[in-house]
Amino acid sequence: MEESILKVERLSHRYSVQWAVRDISLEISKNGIYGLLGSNGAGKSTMMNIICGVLKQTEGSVHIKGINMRENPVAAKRHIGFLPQQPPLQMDLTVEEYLEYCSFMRDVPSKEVNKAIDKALDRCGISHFRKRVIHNLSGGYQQRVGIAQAIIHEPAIVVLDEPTNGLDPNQIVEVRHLIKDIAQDRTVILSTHILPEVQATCEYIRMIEQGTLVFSGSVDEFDNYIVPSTVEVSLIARPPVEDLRSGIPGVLQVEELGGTRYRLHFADAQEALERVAEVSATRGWRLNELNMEKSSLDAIFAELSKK
Ligand SMILES: Nc1ncnc2c1ncn2[C@@H]1O[C@H](COP(=O)(O)OP(=O)(O)OP(=O)(O)O)[C@@H](O)[C@H]1O
Repeated sequence: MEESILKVERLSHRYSVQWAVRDISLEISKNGIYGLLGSNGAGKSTMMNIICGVLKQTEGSVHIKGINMRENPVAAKRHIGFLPQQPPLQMDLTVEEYLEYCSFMRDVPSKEVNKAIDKALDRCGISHFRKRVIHNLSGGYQQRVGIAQAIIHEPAIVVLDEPTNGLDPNQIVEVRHLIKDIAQDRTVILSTHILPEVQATCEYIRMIEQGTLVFSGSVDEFDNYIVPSTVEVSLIARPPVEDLRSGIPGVLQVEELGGTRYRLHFADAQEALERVAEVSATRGWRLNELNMEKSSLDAIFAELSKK
């Protein structure tokens, strides 16, 4: 039987009167990148803080490699690295000084500190910046330092809260590469409210909304829920709405969006773009613009709630 890396049982958390997390159970027993997906306020940070032992839950339990986080936090935390939403960087230290401090905080044996720092710097591609004061690094490199501190003690699990937040597109791509690299020999849990972030980086998804777990499965399984079902089209010729509904195979409903723009609802949007383009051409509707609309997290949540 595979050893459980993370086991969360019946976890609930309440801030004064409001429940932020309600009765969540989940288990991870295979390495990989797990996306914790949910809208703003869904309860992701609360979950991550509890898993990392930064916040004490109201009810339920968290086990890291079989160790109860509440009963034995020091031992459990040896197996976990955490990069919170606000990276805990000491801006006036050099990268090396900061990682030395983190090694101390993480109980890395003193004779292994230099090796641990070299390894984390190398892994995160920042060896050449070891003498640089953190304040003088770009956002993307500061995030790399944040990831280096999360892996300095070689934990089995690394938890990253919104790791690409505030980075420019190039930095986002680089940080995603780095996350995939560090996940080769450990479990990474990454929280985000951005669906494409999960699709680009993760293999598995756990989705929470309003404090409860609404989906648990692979990214491929999740994609079955987000097959887009609407197409936005702009036609120069202004055909009657009824012609759009009856003329294009599979259209259930047509919404008029103003001017010559329409939203077409399909039961199954597979090949919808091709169908709209083909019919527009044969009927002389003069296609101006055509877009497949992606489901929002809210729409996916509504869909999942029906299951
Ligand atoms: N310290 C706190 N005191 C009171 N309520 C809080 C506190 N922290 C979070 N909450 C509330 O708990 C709920 C869950 O918040 P949480 O930060 O865990 O969500 P999230 O999914 O991480 O959202 P975001 O993506 O915006 O960070 C929200 O309604 C939030 O307002």
